[in-house]
Amino acid sequence: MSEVIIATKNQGKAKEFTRMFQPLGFEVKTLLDFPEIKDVEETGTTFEENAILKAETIARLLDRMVIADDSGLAIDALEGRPGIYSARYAGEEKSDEANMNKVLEELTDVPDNERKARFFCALAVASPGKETFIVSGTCEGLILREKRGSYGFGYDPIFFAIEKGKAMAELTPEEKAQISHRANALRKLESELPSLLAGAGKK
Ligand SMILES: O=P(O)(O)OP(=O)(O)OP(=O)(O)OC[C@H]1O[C@@H](n2cnc3c(O)ncnc32)[C@H](O)[C@@H]1O
Ligand SMILES: [Mg+2]
Repeated sequence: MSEVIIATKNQGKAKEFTRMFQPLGFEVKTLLDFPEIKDVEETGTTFEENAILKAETIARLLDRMVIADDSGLAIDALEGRPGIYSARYAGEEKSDEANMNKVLEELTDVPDNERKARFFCALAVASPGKETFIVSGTCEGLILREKRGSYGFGYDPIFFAIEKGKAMAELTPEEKAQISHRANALRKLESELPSLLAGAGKK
């Protein structure tokens, strides 16, 4: 089976990519398999810039094709926050619980019809000596008033996925993969994968 490297240290993303790439015939490795590699500093001002930064840095380091995901939650009533700061919204320790609590608190007085939000995912594919390829996907929702469900990761328990009529964390991995920002981005990449992967294997 061909191997694809995803430049992430996020366990939740790693699991989703593993499931999504399996049917395409790829085995996924992530930076969790390379503990010696340090976090890439996310200094970009957009999801796309940060995805490119992560993919290109790790592709150069490993000298092979790498895919990176930069993603997050944009809430209308908070003018798009937490946005690119989603992972660290409540502090550097990157706590999902603390991040969700901060959002719920900030939205306490926001009425039901003003709680629109969307997940965004930028995927960058970088290979040494080749032009980086970038796609993105979104998923529309509403911010709930309390946490629901136990699947997924990050903000999933407070995100009501409109397409499914359930909290994202109430969806099984298969159901989330039908509608998520990450799956929507990956679908745009699928047709390009064979050519991007040509000659991208381990040297
Ligand atoms: O940079 P890497 O190593 O990939 O891991 P990270 O967790 O720091 O990843 P990001 O910088 O892309 O930040 C993404 C954050 O956005 C949130 N997020 C992204 N996708 C999500 C999803 O599918 N469900 C819930 N929350 C999500 C969650 O808080 C993530 O930590
Ligand atoms: Mg990050």
